[in-house]
Amino acid sequence: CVLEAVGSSPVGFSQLAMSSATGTVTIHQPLNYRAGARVHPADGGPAEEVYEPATGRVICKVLCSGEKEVDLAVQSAKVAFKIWSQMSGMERSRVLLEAARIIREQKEEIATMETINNGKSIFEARVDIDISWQCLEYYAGLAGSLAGEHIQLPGGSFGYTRREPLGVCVGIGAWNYPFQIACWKSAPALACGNAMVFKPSPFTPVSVVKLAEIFTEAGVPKGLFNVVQGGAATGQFLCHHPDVAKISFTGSVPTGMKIMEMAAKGIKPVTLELGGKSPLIIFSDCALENAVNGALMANFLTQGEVCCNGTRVFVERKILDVFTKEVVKRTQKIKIGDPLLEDTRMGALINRAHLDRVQGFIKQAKEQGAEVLCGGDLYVPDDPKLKNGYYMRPCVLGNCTDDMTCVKEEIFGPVMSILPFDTEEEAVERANATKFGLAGGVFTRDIQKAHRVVAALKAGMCFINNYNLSPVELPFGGYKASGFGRENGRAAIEYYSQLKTVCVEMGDVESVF
Ligand SMILES: NC(=O)C1=CN([C@@H]2O[C@H](COP(=O)(O)OP(=O)(O)OC[C@H]3O[C@@H](n4cnc5c(N)ncnc54)[C@H](O)[C@@H]3O)[C@@H](O)[C@H]2O)C=CC1
Ligand SMILES: C[N+](C)(C)CCCC(=O)O
Repeated sequence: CVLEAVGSSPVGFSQLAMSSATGTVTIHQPLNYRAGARVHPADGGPAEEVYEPATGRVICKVLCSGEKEVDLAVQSAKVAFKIWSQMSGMERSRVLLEAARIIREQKEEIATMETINNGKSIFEARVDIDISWQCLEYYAGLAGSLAGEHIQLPGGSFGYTRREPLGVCVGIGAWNYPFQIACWKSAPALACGNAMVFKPSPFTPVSVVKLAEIFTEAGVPKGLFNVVQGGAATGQFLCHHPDVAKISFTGSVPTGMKIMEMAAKGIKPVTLELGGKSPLIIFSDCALENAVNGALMANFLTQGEVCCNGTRVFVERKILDVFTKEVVKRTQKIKIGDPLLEDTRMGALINRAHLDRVQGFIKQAKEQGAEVLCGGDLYVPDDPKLKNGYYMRPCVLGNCTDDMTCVKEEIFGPVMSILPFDTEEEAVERANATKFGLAGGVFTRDIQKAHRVVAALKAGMCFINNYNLSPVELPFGGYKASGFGRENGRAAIEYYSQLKTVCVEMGDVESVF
């Protein structure tokens, strides 16, 4: 059995949604996945405890993969790559569509597992799983039409280009969207004909193994998608492996730098999806209710643990008071608590250390002169089983200035900073005064101003009159220290394939010698 509900009879993954409640699930099956099966790693370091953020309980121990297990996973991917890369795009498309169908069918179980391991509300986890199968569907649709060009040359000669896969790609993920990140990387990779070895964050090792099982069930060759578990050491073995052709990374800026250094040694292409401190600019001519909703969407999804969050909310001074009052009122109404309950909208942060870190930012903000307009304190639910969970009340900070740490650094928690501005020019300049460049947003009814402002924002993902939507058809990725390369949309194909040019002579060779 995959999972065992403590105190009742063992249940399989597919029964999870029906039988599980917060505080009941323990996982016993191996979490490494190689050559089409769950395996215990061939070698490895110590077992790491994995928590349920809602309760602080240990749900399982994950065995970290060592160098040997990483190598076995890469070798297994190489074998599968030989088969998969020879299949036509349409054949690959059918398998990916089947995987998307299975995810849709098992949505409730996967979302439940994601909630238990990550702490986000079940309401949001369901949306994540929807975006995940949509991503597979989207790239299944593209797989059949991946093609090169035919170019005429003098004398009937010609050239053509072939879009070829790279080989074994590595995906390394963060803990905030475990299943979705794995889909955003594997869907374009597999559509292009690559194989993948994926390493999730050691905090959220569980759901991605389910994705591996689904790919196998859908009919990918055994070994096409493997999972290795562990932290930095396992990640390094992957990045240094000579048979790895590409690394796609989602995580923090400091780790992103290390990934790039390691990739440089092997001349491996990288995609880096890193952190952010994105601006959201609210003009006085906006539709106020939409702007308030947008600011909440920009800050409080997944307990604020979202890389593209618009955490610097610039508000035109004329509407500062009315906007702030409304945002605070709405923030105070957010239902915090057991993430598996239907009406919960904010669950628990990922772990104790991260909760402490977010609390530290709020303390420092107060010391630097910011005013806590609401929240920011720990939240202790009434339900006794949740007492050791990692909850806090979402926080709105007023009286902020651009030089404060809470305005400059990525907090990765439910903390919104409100900053007044007077002119468009000033707002754009201050919005861009950051090392990051992942996302940005603007709320206004003036369409020329909206397009002018987003054109001036130095950020890869911009929103007009909404925030934090993620249609898989749209490319996503950063400028500046937020990384490079793109996930989603047609653009991602560029990052998982390479172009071969073939020059064909139809006449005789005229030698110059
Ligand atoms: N731009 C984006 O799409 C996203 C960015 N992030 C960023 O990620 C951060 C939070 O995620 P964390 O998991 O704490 O980031 P992290 O950088 O600590 O870890 C990310 C992943 O890298 C692995 N890793 C750590 N050190 C490594 C090394 N030396 N070599 C290879 N792999 C290594 C980790 O085990 C994990 O799987 C935030 O800063 C956030 O902004 C998070 C989600 C999305
Ligand atoms: C899904 N969305 C847009 C809320 C966040 C995606 C980026 C991330 O992984 O943090």
